[in-house]
Amino acid sequence: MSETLKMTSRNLDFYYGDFKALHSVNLDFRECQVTALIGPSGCGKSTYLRCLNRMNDLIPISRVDGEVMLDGEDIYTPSLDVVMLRRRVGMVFQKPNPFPKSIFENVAYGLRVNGVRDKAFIQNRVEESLKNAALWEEVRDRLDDTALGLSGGQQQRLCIARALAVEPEVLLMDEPASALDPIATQKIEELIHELKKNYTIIIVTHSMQQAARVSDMTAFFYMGKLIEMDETDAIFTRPRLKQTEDYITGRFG
Ligand SMILES: Nc1ncnc2c1ncn2[C@@H]1O[C@H](COP(=O)(O)OP(=O)(O)OP(=O)(O)O)[C@@H](O)[C@H]1O
Repeated sequence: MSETLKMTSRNLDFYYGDFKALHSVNLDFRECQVTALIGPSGCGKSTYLRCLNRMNDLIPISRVDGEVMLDGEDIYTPSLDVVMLRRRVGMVFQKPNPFPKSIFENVAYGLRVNGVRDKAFIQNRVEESLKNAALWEEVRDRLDDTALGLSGGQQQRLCIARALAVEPEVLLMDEPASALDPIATQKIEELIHELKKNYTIIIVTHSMQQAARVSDMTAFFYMGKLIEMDETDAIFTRPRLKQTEDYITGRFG
């Protein structure tokens, strides 16, 4: 297992106007590991995740303090190219959100936005991304059909393929299976298992079973604070803190 730190946050505070949603969060994410962020609703998991590729920049009243490092470089440095950052740190959302375009164009989208024109290159990358997202066999004969005709689970794998097409290094997933049935959920979980060979994955999940199944490390958040982070097995079998134990045993949240 890699020991290289891919991302870290140091003393990360986050505010929505006067409301402090994150309190001095320190976390390390190792390369090619899956880290699950768990905790009760409203504890700041999604806010934290969105700090990792500056998605919160889009919220006008928000403010961030502290550092987030990607390969040792602070992503909040004013001179940083945010488009490039989001290429390196891709994101998959809770609800599948394909564009009203063909399956092919959905996956090709990021390449086109990034100015790629070479047709053969785009063709290859689309195929490869769909294969990596375990969707190729299901769609290879209908790449020109609208993506909106796919099932929810297929749409989510398409969104993963779309994220993979620009070759990110880190993949942020915000409850990627919460809108899916158990079979589609299982496919996404198997996919995460495959993807971690090449990507650093950080996933927000409400399902503790899911966290236990897919992640190497688990971070427990409560009221905007990181309470405990450890190997997933340790968090679920011998948490150090009572708050963590109470949450994972269903006593609150
Ligand atoms: N755009 C926003 N403007 C103001 N407050 C917000 C905004 N988004 C989130 N919050 C607040 O920040 C806190 C953390 O929310 P966040 O969505 O990060 O929590 P979460 O743990 O991901 O919750 P859930 O599991 O329900 O998605 C909550 O109190 C929430 O109400």
